[in-house]
Amino acid sequence: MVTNPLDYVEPLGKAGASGFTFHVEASRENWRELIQRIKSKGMKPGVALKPGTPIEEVYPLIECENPVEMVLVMTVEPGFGGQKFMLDMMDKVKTLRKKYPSLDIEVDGGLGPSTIEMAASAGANCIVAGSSVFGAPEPAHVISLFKKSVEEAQKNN
Ligand SMILES: O=C(CO)[C@@H](O)[C@H](O)COP(=O)(O)O
Repeated sequence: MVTNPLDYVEPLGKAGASGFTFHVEASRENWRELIQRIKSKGMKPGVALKPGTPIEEVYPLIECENPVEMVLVMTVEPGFGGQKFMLDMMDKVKTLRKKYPSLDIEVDGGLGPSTIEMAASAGANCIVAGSSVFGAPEPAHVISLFKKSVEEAQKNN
């Protein structure tokens, strides 16, 4: 998380990033400008929210004329890897999936073989994972499991 995301749009665009996700907590005053700038640099805009931030805060960014294309529900406090998955964040994911059936919904923090089903069945379709992949004897196996869980959950919804 950065406190001044606008400062990073230009350099990340130049570096070739395909997406740019900013925290709603850091952009309450300027999210419209941020989305517009991110898109103007050819990147996909996303908004992230911390565990303590109510989901309603991101609705205006999804329902405006020039909306974000992805919402990242943090399932740990931002800061570092290896934290415990916060199951109670799945209510946010379920609420978003019900309200926006085709929205990309990402989860980040504590995702691994023992938590992926909970996230996928709640409606998450983009998975960020650190320790469970990089600490696995076969990282590709864990990534395949994530993909399979998301695909299965999508079939059942
Ligand atoms: O950057 C963050 C948290 O700030 C996350 O991306 C975590 O780093 C994910 O790591 P794991 O929980 O998967 O280890």
